[in-house]
Amino acid sequence: MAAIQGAGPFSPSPLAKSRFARIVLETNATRIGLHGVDFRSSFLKPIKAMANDCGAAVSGKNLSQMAKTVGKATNIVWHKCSVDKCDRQQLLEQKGCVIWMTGLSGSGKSTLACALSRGLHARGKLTYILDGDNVRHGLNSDLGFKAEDRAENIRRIGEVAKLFADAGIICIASLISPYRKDRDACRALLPERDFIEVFLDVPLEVCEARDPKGLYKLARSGKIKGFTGIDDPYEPPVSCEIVLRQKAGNCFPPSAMAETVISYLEEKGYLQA
Ligand SMILES: Nc1ncnc2c1ncn2[C@@H]1O[C@H](COP(=O)(O)OS(=O)(=O)O)[C@@H](OP(=O)(O)O)[C@H]1O
Ligand SMILES: Nc1ncnc2c1ncn2[C@@H]1O[C@H](COP(=O)(O)OP(=O)(O)O)[C@@H](O)[C@H]1O
Repeated sequence: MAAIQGAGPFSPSPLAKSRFARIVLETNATRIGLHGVDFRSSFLKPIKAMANDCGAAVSGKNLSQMAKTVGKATNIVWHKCSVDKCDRQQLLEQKGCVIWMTGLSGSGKSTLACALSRGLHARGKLTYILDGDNVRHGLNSDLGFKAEDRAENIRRIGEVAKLFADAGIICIASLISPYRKDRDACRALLPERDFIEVFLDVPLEVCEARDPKGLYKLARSGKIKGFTGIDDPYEPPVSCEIVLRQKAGNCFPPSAMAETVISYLEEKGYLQA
C-alpha cells in the first residue's frame, strides 16, 4: 500500500493541474482514481503524520497492545484519522454539539427543532435533526415503547448524535426521552458543555388539548397502552441548560423559542469555530 509521508506542501503532478483533475495514487499492487477533486481548493492541507495518542507512529506491535474489549466486541482498536473534529469545525465555522429536546408528546419538540434548524441555516450553520418519530421509521423500527425499548431508542440516538457533533454539526435531537437516567447517559457521552438539554415544559392539559395525532384520545380510551403522561411516566429534568415554558397561559411562538436557543449557542461560542 502506498504511504503518504511527511507534512510538506502537497504538489500535484502536471497531470493533476487542471481544475477538475483525476488523482491517481500509484502503488505496487493497485491504482486508485478519484475524480472531480478541485486542486485549487483551500481545503487541501498537508497531511498530518498518523500517530497514536502518545504521538508515536502506529506499528503492528503497538496495535495489538492497544486492542480492547468494548461490550461484546473483542480485539478492537480505535482508528484515528489525521482530519479531526477541529478541522471539520474550522471548515464549518461552528462547533459541533447536541441540542437535546425533551418533553411530552405534543409539547412542540418537532416544531421547535424545525424552527431552530431554519434559524441556524439562515445564519449559515449546519444542523441535522434526529426526531424520535422519524428515527423510529428506520434505525429504531425494531423498538416499541416499553421502558427498555425507550432506553435503547434514546441510547442509539445519543450515540448517533455524538457522531454528528464529532462531524462538527449542530445536532438537534427531538424525542420524548421520558427517563432522566437515559438522558443523563447521553449527556455523559459528550464532552462537558456540548450536551445542551432543552426542556419543553408544557403542561399535559395543553399537550392533550393540542393532540395533533389523536394519540391522547386513543390513550384515554385505552386503545394505546403505556402512553407518556397518561399511563407511563415522564421525569422532568432537575437541572438542564434551557427551560421553555408558557407565560400567562400562552406559549411563545416557535420562532421566539428558537431565538432563545440560538442566543444561548451564540453566547457559548458554538456559532464560531
Ligand atoms: N406509548 C407512547 N408513548 C409516547 N409516544 C408514543 C407512544 N406510542 C406512539 N407514540 C408516538 O411516538 C413518538 C415518541 O417517540 P420517541 O422516540 O420520541 O419516544 S421515546 O423518547 O422513546 O419515549 C410520539 O411523537 P411526539 O408526539 O412527536 O412526541 C408519538 O407520536
Ligand atoms: N409554540 C407553540 N405554540 C402553539 N402551538 C404549538 C407550538 N409548538 C407546536 N405547536 C403545535 O403543537 C402541536 C404539537 O407540536 P409538535 O411539534 O408536533 O410536538 P411534539 O414533537 O413534541 O409532539 C402541533 O399541532 C404544533 O403546531
